[in-house]
Amino acid sequence: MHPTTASSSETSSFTPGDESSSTTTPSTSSHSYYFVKPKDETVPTPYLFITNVGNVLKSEEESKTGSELHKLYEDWIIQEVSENVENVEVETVMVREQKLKRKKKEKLERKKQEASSSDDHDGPVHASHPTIQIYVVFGDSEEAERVKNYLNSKHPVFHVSYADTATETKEQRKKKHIKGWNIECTSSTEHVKIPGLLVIENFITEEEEEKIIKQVDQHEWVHELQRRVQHYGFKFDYDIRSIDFNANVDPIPEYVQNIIPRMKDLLNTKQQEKDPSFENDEYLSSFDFASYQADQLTINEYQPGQGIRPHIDVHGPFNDGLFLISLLSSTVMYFSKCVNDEVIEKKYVDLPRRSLAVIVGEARYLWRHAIMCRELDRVNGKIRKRQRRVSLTIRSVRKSGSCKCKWVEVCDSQQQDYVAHNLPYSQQLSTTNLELEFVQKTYNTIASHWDNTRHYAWPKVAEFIKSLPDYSVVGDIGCGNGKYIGLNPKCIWIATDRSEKLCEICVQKGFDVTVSDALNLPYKTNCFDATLNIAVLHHISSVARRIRLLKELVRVTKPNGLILIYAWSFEQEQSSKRKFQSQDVFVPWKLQAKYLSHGEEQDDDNESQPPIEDNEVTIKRYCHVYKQGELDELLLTKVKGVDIVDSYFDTGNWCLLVRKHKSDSA
Ligand SMILES: O=C(O)CCC(=O)C(=O)O
Ligand SMILES: [Fe+2]
Repeated sequence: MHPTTASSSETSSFTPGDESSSTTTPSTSSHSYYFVKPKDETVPTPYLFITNVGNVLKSEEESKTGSELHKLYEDWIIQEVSENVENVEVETVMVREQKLKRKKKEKLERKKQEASSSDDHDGPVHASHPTIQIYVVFGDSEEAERVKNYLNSKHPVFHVSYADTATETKEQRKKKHIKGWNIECTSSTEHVKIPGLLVIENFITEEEEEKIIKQVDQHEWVHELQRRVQHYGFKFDYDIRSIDFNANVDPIPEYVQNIIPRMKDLLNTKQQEKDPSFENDEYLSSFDFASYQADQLTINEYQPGQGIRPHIDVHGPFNDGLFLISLLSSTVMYFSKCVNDEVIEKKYVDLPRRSLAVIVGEARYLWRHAIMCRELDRVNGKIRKRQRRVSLTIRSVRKSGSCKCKWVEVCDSQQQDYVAHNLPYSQQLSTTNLELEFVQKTYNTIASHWDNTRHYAWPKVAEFIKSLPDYSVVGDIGCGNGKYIGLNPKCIWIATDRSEKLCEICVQKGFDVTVSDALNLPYKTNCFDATLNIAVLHHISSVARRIRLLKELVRVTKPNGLILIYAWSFEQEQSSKRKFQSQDVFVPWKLQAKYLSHGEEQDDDNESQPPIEDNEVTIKRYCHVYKQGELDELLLTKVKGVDIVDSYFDTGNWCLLVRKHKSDSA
């Protein structure tokens, strides 16, 4: 701690010891200052501490409630600092009311009376709200010092001090708190060049804004995220970061449909007329605004302190061209360019109220954008308080093919291995290379050997199947070699597996099965009385895809129907030979050479699988093994419309028995 001293005569209406384990700087001149470290450590340092502020705002204070008073002080200090002290970054402001103990309060009252009998503003003056303290947090102590000096010169009746207990440098803190405390210097797009980005001010008139907001507020908000959203045209599913083509949402409302042609005309005209901001930008000058098909609208609402994390709008589901309209208040958008997930460039762009931000080409495909979760922004040197902001994001859904952009390293579409590239996006079966190579291909290779070793039905699964009422329709999703299908012949079985070789084996046993992807089941919604998903989920390689599989299982199950899920557990029984070192593992399968089909015996080009040794080949199977509670949490937090009936450990698996709600409206 480095307490600083300055001048101001002391009449303590605030006792420093009240607040914490604080140190009091001895009085070195006619004024003394308190050095206070807040008890709860919630105030990051260096910070400035002010008390006795009540005198200044007295006239405005009278009719205010507690929170209004806080706001009043907060606004006041921000204005004081930003208008009068150059080049300081206020990171945050905290206003606190100290609840004084009775004894101290009495002492305070006594002192107050004494002071009021002495002369007025020559000496120290008691605050009308002596229990109010303001903490202002700065990037470094030099800034805090300058603000302190200014406040002392202008308001000598305050008690002002600053504390610097920071152990990290400003830069280190900035890195760490990039989301939180910092306010970066921000300027408009004129000075901040990001290829393919343009902000057009006053695109929406005040009357239009008022009308739009009225309509927006009449519509239902979705509360899935911290901020509220509305989707039109197509619903965006934030869990799988893709469009949910099955969701029914309203079409783009008229109040936005009316804006779109005007937006396209304006941009097209500016481009044709060789407006300098278009001329000097390879992406803006070549984008085909006239043919842009806007068919998806997301409305976001941000209260002060809310934001959106750095992201690139997914390439697969959406075409080039994002258009953001800011309503009710302005905000600062953070843009970052990354290489291998490391930020190499970042820019802060002001999005003024009623402006249109055009994001095409590099700005759309390569740069991440975000709104930091904070309550203050700094724009062109001035601090601006956030207010409720409603934004309209206009997009165009990719109906066919995949993204062919040149930024392959950040392109979700080109990073995935689509089974069918030429199908519409909604029908593409995106199987990651990992699953394709080390699950699907692996099972095809080991199918016969697998079948010869997999006869034993796990007793609790068998018990569940046998308990089902006669003529129940059972969906066996990931049926493998069909070892459960025969267990209750009085049920009607509909079985499927991703491995065609395992399906062939089922067919040879007389079962009727189809090959399909469990994440994209070829079944109608609400068709099974009971759905089995045994030993499948541990082969799914990403959280998003696990959620998608769970959602698919729920979708195909009838309301009130049951779903039984088994997935391999990280925690294994003491007696088990198997001990997993991590949750994502390649589990070897020792395949006897006699089970290898022709052509697969030795493939020199296939570096992913080791060569044959003697009469055995080791084939890898990708698995994600689940920790206790992991599946439960995934289901409860990410999948709607189900209850967990039972959650247990059985034969090295975490198991869930789930019931779909009676009405599937959830
Ligand atoms: O609020 C905004 O302007 C941006 C919203 C956004 O980035 C998104 O919805 O993807
Ligand atoms: Fe976005």
